Amino acid sequence: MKRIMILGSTGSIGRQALSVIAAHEQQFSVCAVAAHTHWQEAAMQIRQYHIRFACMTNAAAAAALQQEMGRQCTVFSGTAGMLQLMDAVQADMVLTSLVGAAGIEPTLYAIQKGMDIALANKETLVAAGELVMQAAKDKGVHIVPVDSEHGAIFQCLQGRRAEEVDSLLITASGGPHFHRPASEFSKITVEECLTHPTWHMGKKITVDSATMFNKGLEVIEAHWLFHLPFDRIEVVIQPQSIIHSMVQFVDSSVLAQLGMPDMRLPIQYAFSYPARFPVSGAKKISWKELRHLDFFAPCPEKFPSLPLAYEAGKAGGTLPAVLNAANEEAVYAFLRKEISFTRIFSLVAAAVDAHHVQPATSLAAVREADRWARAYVHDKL
Ligand SMILES: NC(=O)C1=CN([C@@H]2O[C@H](COP(=O)(O)OP(=O)(O)OC[C@H]3O[C@@H](n4cnc5c(N)ncnc54)[C@H](OP(=O)(O)O)[C@@H]3O)[C@@H](O)[C@H]2O)C=CC1
Ligand SMILES: CC(=O)[C@@H](O)[C@H](O)COP(=O)(O)O
Ligand SMILES: [Mn+2]
Repeated sequence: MKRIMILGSTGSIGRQALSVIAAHEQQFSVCAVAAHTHWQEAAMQIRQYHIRFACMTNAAAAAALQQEMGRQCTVFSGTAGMLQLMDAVQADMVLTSLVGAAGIEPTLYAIQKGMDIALANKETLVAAGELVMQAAKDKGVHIVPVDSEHGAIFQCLQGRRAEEVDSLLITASGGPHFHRPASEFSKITVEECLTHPTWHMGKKITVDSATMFNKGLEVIEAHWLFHLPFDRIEVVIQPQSIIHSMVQFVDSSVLAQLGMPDMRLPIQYAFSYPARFPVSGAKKISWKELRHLDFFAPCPEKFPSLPLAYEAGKAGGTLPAVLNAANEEAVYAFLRKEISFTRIFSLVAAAVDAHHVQPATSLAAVREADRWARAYVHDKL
């Protein structure tokens, strides 16, 4: 029985993870949950899964949840509460499915505690990749990717040696605006961004897909997870989201992982690896209906997010943390309808240009870069 702690249990990934656990109760159990504000949903999860420890990072939500649960469940509060949760409960694996750089400290703490990580929270690896990978190495902790592209690459690499790998081909849907002319980009609305062509996800990542910053973040995530330089990581548009990513080997052959877009597959594989179990109700690819798969090259003029992410990734140090934090702030300003779609690109580019890069070898340096970038973007709003 693998005991799993879920950070971000009330979100898109967190809820799907709970459904995976419920479908395989002989193999998996949930030992603790953490969320931010949605305490009523957390209360339902606690009752359904008989959970005895939880955390709400919003203090009012934590107080409300504790009041609701009484002695049935101990509820920790605040960002520090997530660390207290990990002092109280030793899980076999922690699913990091909270959104944003708020994931950095709990991920590092889980690693310090020797708990394996199922990593959905890509922002943590973008901002603090060097720290996280070094800590995991020092502690002998496994980081198993949940992000669909990285889960695909992880599967393609099974049994292969590093020297056999030529490059990684990360697929992208292209998002909802892939076919739209650049001249219309400044008019793109929030509502038009929140309808993703192939996936149902939380709001922040859905906007990231629309700007293609998601793919930029994923390139940096892949660099850290698979130890490859940026000139050996390529992005390929695959609009059907059937090919989840590919690996090209030194003999020029390519392995790909395919499946219908359903996040329960990579979530479950991260839990069950190296075993595979059925995913209940998962749709198989219908080859008769599918008939063809399309591929396109990304357009850096329309989506400057990609060259910006490569620039930040190659420069390294604190620049990826700045790219990530500036993007988070710009996305939430766009969602509040305070800025236009194209301002997301220009705000992130300005922050990346203005930042004086420092080594990202301490948590304090990463947090300072994150703080600086958020303040920089706020000043420009
Ligand atoms: N959704 C998807 O299919 C995919 C998501 N990912 C990545 O997984 C992560 C989660 O995405 P997704 O599930 O879509 O996001 P959601 O917005 O659906 O869920 C976010 C979760 O994080 C919690 N949360 C929000 N802010 C904080 C905070 N400051 N501290 C602690 N917890 C917080 C939320 O709590 P509450 O709701 O209670 O406020 C919620 O449980 C992201 O990093 C995303 O990039 C990667 C691949 C695919
Ligand atoms: C499901 C998943 O892993 C997302 O990161 C997805 O890839 C987003 O779609 P885009 O390819 O449009 O960014
Ligand atoms: Mn992805």
